[in-house]
Amino acid sequence: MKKPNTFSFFPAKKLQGETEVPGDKSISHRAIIFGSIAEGTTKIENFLPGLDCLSTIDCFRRLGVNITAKSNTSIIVNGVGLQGLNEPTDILDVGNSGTTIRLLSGLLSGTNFYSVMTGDASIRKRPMDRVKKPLEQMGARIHGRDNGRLAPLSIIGTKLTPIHYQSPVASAQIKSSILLAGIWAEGHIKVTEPTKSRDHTELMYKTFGGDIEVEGNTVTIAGGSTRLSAQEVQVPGDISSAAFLMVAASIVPNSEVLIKNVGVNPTRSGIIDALQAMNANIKLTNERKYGEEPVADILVTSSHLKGTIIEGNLIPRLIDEVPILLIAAALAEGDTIVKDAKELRVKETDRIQVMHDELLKVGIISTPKEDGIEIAGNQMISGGTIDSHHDHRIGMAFAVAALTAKDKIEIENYDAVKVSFPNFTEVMTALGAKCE
Ligand SMILES: O=C(O)C1=C[C@@H](OP(=O)(O)O)[C@@H](O)[C@H](O)C1
Ligand SMILES: C=C(OP(=O)(O)O)C(=O)O
Repeated sequence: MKKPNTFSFFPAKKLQGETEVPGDKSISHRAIIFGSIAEGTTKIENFLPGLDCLSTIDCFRRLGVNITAKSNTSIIVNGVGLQGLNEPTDILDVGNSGTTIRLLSGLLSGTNFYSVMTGDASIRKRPMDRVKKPLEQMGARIHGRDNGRLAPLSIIGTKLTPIHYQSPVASAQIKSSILLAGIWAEGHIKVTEPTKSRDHTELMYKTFGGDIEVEGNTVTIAGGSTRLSAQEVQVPGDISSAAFLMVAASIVPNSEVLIKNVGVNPTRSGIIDALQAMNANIKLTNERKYGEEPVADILVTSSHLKGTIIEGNLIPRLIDEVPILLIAAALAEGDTIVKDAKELRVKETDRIQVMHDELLKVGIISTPKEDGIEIAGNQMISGGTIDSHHDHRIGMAFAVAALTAKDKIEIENYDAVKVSFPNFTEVMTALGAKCE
């Protein structure tokens, strides 16, 4: 009998066809946030109906914003303006979404009301001091468990002052949290990062009429009297979701897959660079822009992959794609080394340890390091049973691994895929994958 919330993927002969992936998760969150604090009616098309983005919608509804859905991907946000947010009558539940809790921490710090945020078991283990610390330098009043390090977080809104924050990590969540707090503060707010993280907040702030300057790794906004105006946002396909299909089409022989309308913002497209360095056949066509965001169609055909080193500035450009890259690496010729990626330890799971443990269950040997992982190539993936540990990217990585395995791979806690790629099963099946 099939165990509940368990799903199996089988070895595949080829993957073929044209497909699309759901809207970008980072951009969908930001469209709800900026739509809510702008004045007027924002229309969002190709919104990601993943659980994380639905949590962001739920939080803003509780803050008094009227958000309606024409369909699950077409959303109308009736913006209330920055001053129009209301004190929520209950706790805001961010579910599994680190982006929601960290970005909202910044925004809620500058209000004139009290709010409390919490989330699932994974969220309540992830570090929140990385945003609490800079926000407190701006005057924010934030409390949480373990001396403020862990959610639930309670925030007493207050008047904020500008800072120039030198972030110790390249994190778009830290940067965006400070910038969203900065909108309230009178003066210039600056964030400098060691290397540039994804810049969707900066691009969307500009689109909504915000005053922003970017010079190298430093972003400056002028806060205080900012008024943002409603926009029509077309969300590009999520490159982090497309990554599973890119690796799948690369490793399954005789495959040819065209993924249409994918966001290829250079701060996110490290997966393409890494796979190309591994000898993948990837071509970008039909390059254009949705607003400020670059978009392209991505054609992937099977190839003989080789190992590579993934490090330095490349890491923030593909941080969420490391689990799926490890599947490609296990099958490639030669060793692959991932380093400078300590951030992987504080995602939905410790993605270094969990990948190491789960890879072993399907016969793949890897060596976890404090800041990365090493994996020898030319390994055979056996069948087996793995646990996603409720981490969407782990679950999908092993679904792709099964396509070239000796036998089926059973994935426990498969439901996690709904966090970022709710129709993953349907998209894979349409390309020729078999699952049950
Ligand atoms: O800002 C965002 O939308 C995100 C930033 C990244 O996290 P960090 O800021 O913690 O690197 C990424 O891992 C996450 O999936 C989404
Ligand atoms: C790390 C992720 O998201 P978040 O931090 O928003 O939970 C992710 O989607 O891989």
